Amino acid sequence: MSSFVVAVSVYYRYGSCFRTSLFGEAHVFLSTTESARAVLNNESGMFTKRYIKSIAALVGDRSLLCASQHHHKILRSHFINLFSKKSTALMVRNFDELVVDALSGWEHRGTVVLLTDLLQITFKAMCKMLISLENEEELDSLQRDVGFVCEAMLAFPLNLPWTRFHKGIMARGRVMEVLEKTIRERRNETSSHNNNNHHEDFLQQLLAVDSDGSASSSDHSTKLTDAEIKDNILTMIIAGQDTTASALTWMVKYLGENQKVLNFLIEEQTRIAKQASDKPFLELDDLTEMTYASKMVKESLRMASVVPWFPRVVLQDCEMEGYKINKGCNINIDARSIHLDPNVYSEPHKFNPSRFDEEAKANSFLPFGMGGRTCLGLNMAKAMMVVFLHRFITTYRWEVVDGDPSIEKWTLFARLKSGYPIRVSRRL
Ligand code: HEM
Repeated sequence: MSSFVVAVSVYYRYGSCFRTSLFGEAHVFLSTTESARAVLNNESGMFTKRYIKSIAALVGDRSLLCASQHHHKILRSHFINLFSKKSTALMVRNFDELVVDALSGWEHRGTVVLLTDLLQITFKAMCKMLISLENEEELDSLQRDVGFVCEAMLAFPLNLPWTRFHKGIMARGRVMEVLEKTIRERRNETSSHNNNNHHEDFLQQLLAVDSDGSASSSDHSTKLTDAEIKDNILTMIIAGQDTTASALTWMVKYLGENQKVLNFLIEEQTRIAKQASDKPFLELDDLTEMTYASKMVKESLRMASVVPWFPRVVLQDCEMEGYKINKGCNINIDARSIHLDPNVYSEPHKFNPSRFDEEAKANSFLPFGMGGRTCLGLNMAKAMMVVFLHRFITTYRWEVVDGDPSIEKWTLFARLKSGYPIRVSRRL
C-alpha cells in the first residue's frame, strides 16, 4: 500500500469495501469493477472531485485538478485537442532524442539511481512539449520549484515562513513568473514582423486560440485566460513528470526480475533497432510494431498502479457495494486492489505481459483512470515508456545495486523508496 494508507488510523472491511480515517476524515475505498464504472463514468452525476483549498493554492484554482465540474468540462475541451496524434508523434521523436542523450554516459557513472535520472528526463520532456524550454539552468531551477510545489501538496497547509507548505507557495510564485515571462515573449515574437522562432509546443497552440479565436477550440466564447493557461501548464508538468518516471522505474524492476520476458523483448527490440537503423530517432510508426513491448508496458502499469486510487466526493446519499454512503463522504476507487484481484486477473501477482494478448475485462484496467477525468496524457505516457524500453534494453545490460521493494512514504504517486540504483554495461 502506498503513502496515504500508512496514515490510516482505523479501518474496517465490509465486503470489497473498506472504510478508514485519513487526517481525521472518513474515507471509503471501493474495489470492484462495477463501482469503478459507476463512480468514474459518473453517469448518475452523483460523484465529483473534491475541491481542496490548499491544493488549489499550489496548482491554482483554475487547474483541471481543482476546477468545478462545469469549469473542468470547458478546460478539458480546450486541452484535449493538444494531445493529438501529431503531438504524440513529435513527443516520440523528442523523447527519443532526450533518452539517447541521457543514456549515453551511464556506463561511466558507476551507480545510476534510475528514478532520479528518469525524473530529470521526463521533466525535460514535459517542458519541451509544453513551453519548448531547453536551457539547462532554467530547467534545473524550474524542476526544483515544481518539486517544492509537489512536496507542499502533501504537507499540512500552514502558511508560515518555515513550513513546507509556505516553501511550495513561494515556489509556485516563481513558476508563475517563468510562465508569465514565456507568454510575454511569445506574444512579442508573434506580433513582431521578423519572427524567426517557430515553436511547436502546447503554449503556442493555446496562444494561437487566444489571439485569433480560431484554431482548435470548440467554443470560442470560452477562450482561455492567461491564468488558466499558466495553472494548467504547471498541472501538466506535475501530472506527467513524476507518474511517467515512477512507471518507468517499476517497469525496469519487473523486467530485471523476469528473464524470460526480457529475452522476448530483446528479440523484438533488436529486430526493430535494425529496421530503424537508418534514421537517428524513433518515429511513432516504429512503435506500432513493438507489440510485445506495449503489453509489457500495460503489465507494468497494472502491477505498479502508480496512481493507486482515485478520490471523489458523493453528492447524494447512496448505497455502494451494500454499504450506505452519505452525501459529502469521501470515496476512493481503489485501482490497486482491482489490478491485483484474482477474480479479475488470474494469478495477479505474476508478471505476465501475455495476459494482454486478450482484452482486459471491462472497467478493470485503470492505470489512467476512466470517464470524464481519464488521463489526458495516456497515449504519450505509453509511447514514452515504449521508447525508453527500446533504448534501454538495446543499449545496456544492468545489475541491481539495491532491490529493496519498499514504497516511498508521502509522495503523490507510488514510487520505489530506493530510487532503484543500478549499474549498467554496454550490450555488445
Ligand atoms: C505513466 C504515466 C501516467 C499515469 C499512470 C497517469 C495517471 C493518471 C490518472 C490515473 C489520472 C486520473 C485521476 C483521477 O481520475 O482522479 C490522470 C489525470 C491526468 N493526467 Fe495522467 N498519468 C500519466 C502521465 C501523464 C502525462 C504524460 C500527462 C501529460 C501532460 C498527464 C496529464 C494528465 C492530466 C492533465 C490529468 C487530469 C485530467 C482531468 O482531470 O481531466 N498524465 N493521470
